Amino acid sequence: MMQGLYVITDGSTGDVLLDKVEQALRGGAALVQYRDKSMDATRRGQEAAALRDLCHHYHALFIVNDDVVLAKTVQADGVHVGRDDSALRAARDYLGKSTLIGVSCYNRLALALDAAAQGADYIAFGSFFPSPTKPDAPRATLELLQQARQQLALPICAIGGITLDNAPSLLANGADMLAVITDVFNSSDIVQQATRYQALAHTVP
Ligand SMILES: Cc1ncc(COP(=O)(O)OP(=O)(O)O)c(N)n1
Ligand SMILES: Cc1ncsc1CCOP(=O)(O)O
Ligand SMILES: [Mg+2]
Repeated sequence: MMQGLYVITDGSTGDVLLDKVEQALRGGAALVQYRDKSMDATRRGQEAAALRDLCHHYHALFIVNDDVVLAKTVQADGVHVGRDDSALRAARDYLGKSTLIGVSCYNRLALALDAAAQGADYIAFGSFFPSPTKPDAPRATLELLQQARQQLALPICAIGGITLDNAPSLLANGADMLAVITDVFNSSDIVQQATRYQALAHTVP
């Protein structure tokens, strides 16, 4: 379901990666994105297949970042693409209609309207706050989120420097999903941190 906590892997590998993700899933993460920028295709393939199985055990959606070939190979539930990745139309042609495609739209509503018209399944905006992972990301505003909510029928994902303190402002302004790396995976208790995010996401009126 495209609602609630959407964790994105933090570059951890092997058993550490799987253990961290399982903790987030035990805490109720609704979506997991495998985001690994290395060139190690063998390891990435093994990890993606293992994460897919783990997500499905916890009834969560498994999304692959950037790589449409890997997404198709491991039969991921979806792929997430940005401006440096496969274009939405090419990804749809390659993956078909049954695979979810999320599109980064940064701080640009026009990009989102175009992606929606081209058949995206969800839209992501951000960074909303300074991101430890991507400090140079363009900055999106809550006003943009409000406008997007009014003009888009698709699920909207917020990303960038999200914490438990600022997450309510995103939910109150229309975010359906909260995409988080650092504030979940750097936590000393990932299960508890994920649980807190899920509780937040299910309390906003
Ligand atoms: C849910 C979500 N939103 C945005 C991004 C960023 O995608 P992109 O701009 O392609 O940058 P990279 O993450 O690929 O470095 C994302 N991955 N997930
Ligand atoms: C991939 C990406 N795109 C915009 S911000 C971001 C990273 C989000 O990570 P964090 O939750 O650590 O700020
Ligand atoms: Mg990308």
